[in-house]
Amino acid sequence: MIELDDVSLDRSGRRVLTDLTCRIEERRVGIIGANGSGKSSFARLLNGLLLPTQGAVRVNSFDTRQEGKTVRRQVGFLFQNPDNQIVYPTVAEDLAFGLKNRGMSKSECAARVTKALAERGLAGFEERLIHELSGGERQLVALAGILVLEPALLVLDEPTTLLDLPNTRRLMQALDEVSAKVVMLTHDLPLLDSFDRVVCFADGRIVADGEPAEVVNFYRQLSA
Ligand SMILES: Nc1ncnc2c1ncn2[C@@H]1O[C@H](COP(=O)(O)OP(=O)(O)OP(=O)(O)O)[C@@H](O)[C@H]1O
Repeated sequence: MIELDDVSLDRSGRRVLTDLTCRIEERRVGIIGANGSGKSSFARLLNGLLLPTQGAVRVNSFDTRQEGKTVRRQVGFLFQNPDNQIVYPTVAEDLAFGLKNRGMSKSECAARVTKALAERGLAGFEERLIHELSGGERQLVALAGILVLEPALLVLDEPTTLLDLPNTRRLMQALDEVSAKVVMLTHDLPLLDSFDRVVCFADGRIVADGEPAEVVNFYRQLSA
């Protein structure tokens, strides 16, 4: 469960989020809003990448300010640009990195990596060089690298921007299958049709929150 209590956030001295109070318990939650409305800032509060200027953010009861390390282990964060999170030259090395950090044996790491890649339609990609992959393939590798760590919460910042239609479908199917709760930021509104809840931001505030169809409709009117 995600809890925000009276949260405001300043970045470089500018208020970018104002008085956010909400509880999120649903399995699949979409975050929408115009450019600059505060979606990414909100997402970065959820894994402690940004800390609130005022108020508190808790994930599964862990305060991001007091227990940042625990929160980061629970929250997998997929950036819009996979190059922001891929560190190692080969796919297998990159996926194994987080597992090794958790003290897993070499053979178990290898087995988990192979399984995680196969689940994302990337079977046989282990020894591929990341810089030689397409943007969409890199995005799927980045997603596999997060899911292999089995996070309780998955936060995705516009994850489909680099993906073609089949890979977008694959990603959405993955979100359906994973046990992690999902918070996804997107401008691709139809992707949220089957979500449980959608939250709309405008000027750093939550301006609509509820059923996807209603909130998307509200946002379309707001942007008309
Ligand atoms: N490091 C920063 N310093 C100052 N202002 C920032 C910083 N990062 C973001 N902002 C501002 O905060 C506001 C919210 O930005 P944010 O990236 O959260 O919006 P967004 O809804 O994710 O936008 P987009 O849809 O374009 O990705 C914007 O006005 C932006 O210019």
